[in-house]
Amino acid sequence: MFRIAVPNKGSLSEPAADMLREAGYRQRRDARELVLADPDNDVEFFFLRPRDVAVYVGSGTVDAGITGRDLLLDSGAHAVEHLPLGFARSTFRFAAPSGTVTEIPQIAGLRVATSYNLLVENYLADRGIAADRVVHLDGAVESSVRLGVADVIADVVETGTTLRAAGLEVFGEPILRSEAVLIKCADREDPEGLATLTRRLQGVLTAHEYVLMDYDVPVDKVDAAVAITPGLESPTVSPLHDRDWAAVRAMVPRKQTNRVMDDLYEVGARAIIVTSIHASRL
Ligand SMILES: Nc1ncnc2c1ncn2[C@@H]1O[C@H](COP(=O)(O)OP(=O)(O)OP(=O)(O)O)[C@@H](O)[C@H]1O
Ligand SMILES: O=P(O)(O)OC[C@H]1O[C@H](OP(=O)(O)OP(=O)(O)O)[C@H](O)[C@@H]1O
Ligand SMILES: [Mg+2]
Repeated sequence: MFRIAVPNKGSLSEPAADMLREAGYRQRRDARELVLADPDNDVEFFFLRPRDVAVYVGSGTVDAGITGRDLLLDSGAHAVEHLPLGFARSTFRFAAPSGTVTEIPQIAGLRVATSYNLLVENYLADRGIAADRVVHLDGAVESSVRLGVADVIADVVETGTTLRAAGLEVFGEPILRSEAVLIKCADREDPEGLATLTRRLQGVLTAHEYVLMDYDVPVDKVDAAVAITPGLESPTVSPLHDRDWAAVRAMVPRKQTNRVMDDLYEVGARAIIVTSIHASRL
């Protein structure tokens, strides 16, 4: 059975379970379940602490896992990113009380609090910046400056609400842009079953990212319309009963839906209909 490690709590847990469910896998009903077999798909899920997922995958005891890019890099585990999954997007950034520290080199000699020590230590070492020390905290890192254990912090920032509430301000470029990722062992041949899991997850991503667009267009305008909706490979063009018109079907990036409909209308397309994609396999 193909073994997949899934975060059991935190920001990654629910969206990961939702995505796997949408990809046709069984998911647990009770948040205390640690293991779940899905014999129909020949896979087994292990619900593990988000930080531990990369450790298990790196050791080769499970075949693949879902974790955050930041957690993967901080783990130092022998695991690599296989497929970005598009949820739990965040940046990992330095921050300090407003106006105190404004550039990354100024961290030299200061105390940095973080839950991601390895990530921060590697980043500073790569730039030859010697902090006084990197203080490890498990969470609520934003409070560390006010409470006097650090001068700056390095933490996950999404909306910036938590930072602002603590009177902190980001400085310097982001250390990392993170999102949930599917990971595998670094130096093992791809295990049997990884290709299927990957295709299924890609199918879910595609279903979210694209819509299906159908429209009718005068035959002499087909080329102009198809240039607006080139589809993934090539759009389907079918004849209509009225020989002067054709029907076109193509996949369109969801975010561009309205602009594309405007452009199509402009070249003469009519009866433009958009439908969501329930599932896909490219
Ligand atoms: N507010 C957020 N927005 C987006 N991603 C986040 C957010 N907070 C944490 N993450 C991401 O979630 C992962 C961290 O997992 P973790 O289990 O620590 O989540 P958490 O929400 O911080 O849970 P916990 O309750 O254990 O603190 C990282 O990949 C991180 O980038
Ligand atoms: O920029 P924001 O939208 O405010 O989100 C970022 C915050 O979310 C996470 O905290 P979490 O709630 O997981 O608490 P933690 O510090 O205990 O991990 C993260 O560690 C940041 O503190
Ligand atoms: Mg957290």
